[in-house]
Amino acid sequence: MSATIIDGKAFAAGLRARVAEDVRGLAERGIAPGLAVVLVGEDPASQVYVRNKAAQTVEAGMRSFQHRLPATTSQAELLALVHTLNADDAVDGILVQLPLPAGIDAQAIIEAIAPEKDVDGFHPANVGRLATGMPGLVPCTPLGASMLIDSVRPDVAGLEAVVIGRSNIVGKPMAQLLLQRSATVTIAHSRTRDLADVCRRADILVAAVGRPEMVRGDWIKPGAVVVDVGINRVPNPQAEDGKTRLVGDVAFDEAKEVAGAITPVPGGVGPMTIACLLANTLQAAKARRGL
Ligand SMILES: Nc1nc2c(c(=O)[nH]1)N[C@@H](CN(C=O)c1ccc(C(=O)N[C@@H](CCC(=O)O)C(=O)O)cc1)CN2
Ligand SMILES: [Mg+2]
Repeated sequence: MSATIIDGKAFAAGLRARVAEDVRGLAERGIAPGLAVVLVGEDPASQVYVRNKAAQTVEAGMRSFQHRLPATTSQAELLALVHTLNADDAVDGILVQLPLPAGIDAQAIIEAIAPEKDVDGFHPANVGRLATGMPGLVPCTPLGASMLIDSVRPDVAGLEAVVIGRSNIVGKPMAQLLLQRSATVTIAHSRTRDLADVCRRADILVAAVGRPEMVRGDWIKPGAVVVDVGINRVPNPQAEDGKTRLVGDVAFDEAKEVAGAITPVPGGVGPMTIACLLANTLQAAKARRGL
């Protein structure tokens, strides 16, 4: 039987609408949440993401502040901008688009962002809050992925969850979110032995490795929920103009024949990232005002 395809695009649209409704309520009280997005350099994918972030921020009724800096920007200049945004009362959320150009220490930049404005949830204070079960700002991609899991499997207590990938942005926070919901969590990575066997145990399988279609159909337990966080551009032999196509970390056509539910790429977890960014900005705006 073919899996339920989890429509992240539709779920994200619903979440953005709920955020916009809440923002309208704040507007009646004279409050306009503001999100500052900083892009350093000209990475083409990052340019698209930043443009979409700004457009969706405005659509949700919030203020958008964009800062585009040349690739030659020094770490000191970027830190100075972050400090200015930390002190700016109109700014509730600060996001520095990753990856940053070589020569800038991303961790130093993340640590400079005021934790209460860290809508990416990457600051060690927010990482610690998540790890200890305290309220805080949660990284957008795993937060969105967990909402999609909730939509098809609301109770994961006692289930086996395998997260492939141990990045600070996705893998580790994803594992924390699943653990918070009492799943039995394994974090697998490039050094994991017998990865396919480990994956076959998973009732919930999250792939966040950045390797096109690495997870095959026969790695999946029948009926499992499969969440594909990968966004890989690969050559498209069908296109004559040399255009690429987008694939995930999961071989979708094989996996959908085995899984119970699966997120597609595109249109799965990806759209949830920006929707959750808006939700985090709203949360930060309310928290800063004690609401
Ligand atoms: N500071 C941050 N940098 C980066 C993050 C992040 O959360 N914070 N995540 C990614 C990029 N990203 C947002 O920044 C992002 C990735 C993908 C999507 C998305 O909507 N994907 C679509 C396909 C888009 C396409 O065609 O390329 C989908 O999967 O359907 C949105 C945001 C790295 N950097
Ligand atoms: Mg997707």
